[in-house]
Amino acid sequence: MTVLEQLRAAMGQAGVGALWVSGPANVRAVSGFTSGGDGKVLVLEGDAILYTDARYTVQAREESALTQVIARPPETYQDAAERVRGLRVGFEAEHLTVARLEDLRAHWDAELVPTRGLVERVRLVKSPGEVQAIRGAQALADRVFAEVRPMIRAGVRELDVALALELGLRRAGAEVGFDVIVASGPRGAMPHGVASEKVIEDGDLVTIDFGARLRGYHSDMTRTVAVGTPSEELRRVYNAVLEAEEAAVAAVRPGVTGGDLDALARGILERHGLGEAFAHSLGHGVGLNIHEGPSLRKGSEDVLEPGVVVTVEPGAYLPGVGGVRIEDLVLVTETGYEVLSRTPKERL
Ligand SMILES: CSCC[C@H](N)C(=O)N1CCC[C@H]1C(=O)N[C@@H](C)C(=O)O
Repeated sequence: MTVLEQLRAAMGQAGVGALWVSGPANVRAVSGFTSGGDGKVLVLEGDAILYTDARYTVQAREESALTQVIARPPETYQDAAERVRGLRVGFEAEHLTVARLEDLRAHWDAELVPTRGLVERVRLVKSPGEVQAIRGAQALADRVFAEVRPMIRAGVRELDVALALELGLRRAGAEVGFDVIVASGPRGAMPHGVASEKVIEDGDLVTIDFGARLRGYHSDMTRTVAVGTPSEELRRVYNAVLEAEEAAVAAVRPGVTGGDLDALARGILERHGLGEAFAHSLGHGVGLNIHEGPSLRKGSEDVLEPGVVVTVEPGAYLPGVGGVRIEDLVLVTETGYEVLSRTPKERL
């Protein structure tokens, strides 16, 4: 089934005859139009209309096969008003501001119904082309990491490591997927410790979490590397996180839930006395957004299916001491899993 066919089935289940799609990644998934600048899609039973403004006329024509209306609000809403009169129209509660909802209410003689995750659910399972894009983004990131790895040593600023990674990604034709995390020594206790002016020191563990965006699709990988000889305590933490990560990756297969995988990794860290130190979820889906479904968090009932791409990224964070995170990007296959991130992990 095409994305639109799947979406119309979901709309039927949600009891709406039309859907106003406003989340940029969802607009792209439904229409093919890649600009996050100005794009909305009105999905109806027999048609789907892409609305954008005149800055994007040529781009929209090149990228999207949908019916196109070039307009800016309020003309956009006036055009759509004719099409939605008397219908129950879903809007994306997670992607529409209150102000824009008021605009729709002011222009439309229709019942507006909040929906959640309709397009996101269609996006969970990646097509072969999407998997190819994610695979390509990760392969490129692996190559860039190999180039930059030798400069991760004492005396170098975190910022310079991040800059080298960003430059490598850009030179290779990708975009930087998200702010590069380089967290060394005690800064490693910050799961989202974006690179700072701190100079890497002998004995530091350095957590590097970065990703490429290629043709709109993301990669995501974390490695923690040792500079010099880290303390006995840090090596113990590293090996515990590695054990949890490898066990969780090995358990990936169709039918398992995100909650099962989180519990497996968390249980191992708890046995090492690091349950409290694991301050976030085990992982998340990756695609047009860096964070998307399914969720690999405590209690998640999201079921993994072939074609889903997820991260597995347990961590342990000890304030004042440091931290460790190890993350792989994993494709769920018919029989189990394939690890897309190929950068070797340190053995400490
Ligand atoms: C700002 S993008 C960060 C990418 C990174 N690989 C990542 O997803 N991280 C880093 C540590 C935790 C994890 C995260 O942000 N997880 C989210 C989904 C959570 O709420 O746990």
